[in-house]
Amino acid sequence: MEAEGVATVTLNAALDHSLDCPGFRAGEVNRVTSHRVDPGGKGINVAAFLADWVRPVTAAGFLGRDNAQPFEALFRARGIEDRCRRVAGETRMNLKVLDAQAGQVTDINLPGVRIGDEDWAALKKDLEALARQRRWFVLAGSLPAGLPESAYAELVRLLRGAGCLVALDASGPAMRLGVAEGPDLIKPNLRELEELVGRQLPRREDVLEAARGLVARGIGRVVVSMGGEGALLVERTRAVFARPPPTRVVSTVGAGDAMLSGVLGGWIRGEALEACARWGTAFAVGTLTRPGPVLPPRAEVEELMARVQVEEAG
Ligand SMILES: Nc1ncnc2c1ncn2[C@@H]1O[C@H](COP(=O)(O)OP(=O)(O)O)[C@@H](O)[C@H]1O
Ligand SMILES: O=P(O)(O)OC[C@H]1O[C@](O)(COP(=O)(O)O)[C@@H](O)[C@@H]1O
Repeated sequence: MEAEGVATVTLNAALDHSLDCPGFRAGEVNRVTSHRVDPGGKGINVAAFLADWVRPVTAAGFLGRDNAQPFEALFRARGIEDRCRRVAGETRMNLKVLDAQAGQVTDINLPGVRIGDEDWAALKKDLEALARQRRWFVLAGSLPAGLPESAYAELVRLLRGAGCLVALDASGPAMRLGVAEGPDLIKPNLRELEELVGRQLPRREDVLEAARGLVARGIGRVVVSMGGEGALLVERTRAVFARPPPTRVVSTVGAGDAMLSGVLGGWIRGEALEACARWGTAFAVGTLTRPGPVLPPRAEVEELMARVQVEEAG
């Protein structure tokens, strides 16, 4: 059987608690007006975003055995194959403080359960088997305690060695070491790209040059997301900038994951860079208009896609 579809790998899943807190101020008593909980973590979000657009979609990685139910419900509802390894304890919660007045989200992300050597070795075995069934792998999010900084580098090597295509979205040393193994697609935001190349990138030309430098080092496509400004997509022979249409932002949680999902979905369908830029931006903007990491209906995503402005980036 030929490998097909996508598997996402979430090493540090999270239950995202989004707290509506108008006028939020650090160091003060703040009152929450409403609260919702969504199963999340970068790879989990990517699986959920892609589930209506690509088949089959598998979620792999770690989940705490004691509170796996919301993730299991999500997988059932979205037709996502559940290959997540259960580990002792609870998946972490992350707090997202939404201040609609200021149009700001404050993220407070917890470290997560500690992963032991046996679970880490077992996960790598799981992925070796899954690599025979899925064509694309998305490795995304922070590393939980207990895993080495080289965790993503090991997985990129393992999966590319098995003939799979790999997308990576992480930060810090885990991202730097993973990138050195030459993944096919990466999606740093501007801050993460600066961290990756070790210098500030104040102008668009600086961002373009840094992304081109990574492509020259063997990364297939580099997508740099730049918040409300848009995103730069760079491949060997082309670079485009995609500007989002005016948007009423409800929550930015998951916007980066949605960007990655849209670009990857386009790539899987064989679309060119410009179309991938439109899909990524439409997914990102679509989720901004919703309180949780969910996309609007397909017709709305397609309508948003037509309103994305894409220009050559030099
Ligand atoms: N305030 C905003 N207005 C319009 N689009 C936005 C806004 N914030 C994010 N986006 C869209 O979502 C994409 C990803 O957001 P970004 O904040 O860069 O990702 P991350 O969450 O990974 O830091 C952006 O490239 C852009 O298309
Ligand atoms: O693993 P990290 O880096 O702590 O990030 C996890 C958080 O990122 C998210 O996946 C959202 O990411 P984005 O807003 O960057 O798309 C949340 O669901 C989760 O709480």
